[in-house]
Amino acid sequence: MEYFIIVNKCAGGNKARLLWPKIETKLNHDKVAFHPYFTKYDGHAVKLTMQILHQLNDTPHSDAIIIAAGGDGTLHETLLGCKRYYADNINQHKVPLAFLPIGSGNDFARALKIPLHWQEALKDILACRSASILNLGHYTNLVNKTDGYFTNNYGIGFDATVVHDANKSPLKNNRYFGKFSYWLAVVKALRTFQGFKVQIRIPGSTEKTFNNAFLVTTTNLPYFGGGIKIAPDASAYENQLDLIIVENPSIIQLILFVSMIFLKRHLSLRFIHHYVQKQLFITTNDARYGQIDGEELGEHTYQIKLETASYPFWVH
Ligand SMILES: Nc1ncnc2c1ncn2[C@@H]1O[C@H](COP(=O)(O)OP(=O)(O)OP(=O)(O)O)[C@@H](O)[C@H]1O
Repeated sequence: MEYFIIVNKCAGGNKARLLWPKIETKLNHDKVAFHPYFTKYDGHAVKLTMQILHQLNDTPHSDAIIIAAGGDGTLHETLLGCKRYYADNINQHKVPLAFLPIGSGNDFARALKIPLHWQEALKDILACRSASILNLGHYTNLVNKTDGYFTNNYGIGFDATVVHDANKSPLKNNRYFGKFSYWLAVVKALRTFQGFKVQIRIPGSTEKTFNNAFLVTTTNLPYFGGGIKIAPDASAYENQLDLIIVENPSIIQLILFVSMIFLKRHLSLRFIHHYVQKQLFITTNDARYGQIDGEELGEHTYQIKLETASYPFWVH
């Protein structure tokens, strides 16, 4: 096999910068054919992936694998590069995508049972012999007609506000205190976040309105927010997406919600709504932050269509 590795050295609060030389040494030691490409800015992995796929088209390699080495954001961008390239090259063989988790949250790795230690994860990639088609999420902005994909989740509300506030924190890229920025953002959002109105439309059923939503997360995986099992039965092997809506909880309900998450019983709570669908539509009237795979989308209203998609992944 020949591995084309997209490396985000900033992932994991710059932890990846220290890990990459070890990964490179191991690959050289094992005489693995590999080509590293380093991301230089936010969004660069999309471009690098498209460049790699163009190169592979000029000189076909039937045994090529693209590895995203970083966090969920790097995987997200690498997938986007693949999807954009194949949108213009529909009939070409799709190069499978592998993930080496060296970021912070690594919800994708957790869900797919990819080891969180790089040595074990690399061993699994090198031992893998066939691709598996995984389910993904596809979103369309119905206002400006732009679209994209998510491997993990698309969240509007509380989770996205936390991502936004944590990203602004000066501690964010600190290897030791990075997690602090996240928890500080959680505390701030708990104190200040205001519920919002959301309409959900599922083909074949009547539209539902929630006047005081707190969290509206559509997920392809059980986990979000770095290991929180929000949708315990969600699976990237099933052609469906889980939508979880949490109505603005009181302090007691919040404590109940958090405790029930640990017991995996939170979906039975009265103020939590759960849908499992192939396609759904979400409209919001109030501007709120959004996040896709942990990357922030800014603060605005939403009119989106979410549906399933797929891509070959180099995983067991
Ligand atoms: N050279 C770079 N300089 C600055 N930012 C970069 C660079 N390369 C990539 N990025 C950005 O780094 C961000 C974080 O990457 P990523 O999500 O992979 O790691 P993480 O946040 O540590 O992990 P996770 O998402 O799993 O918590 C992404 O938004 C990506 O676009």
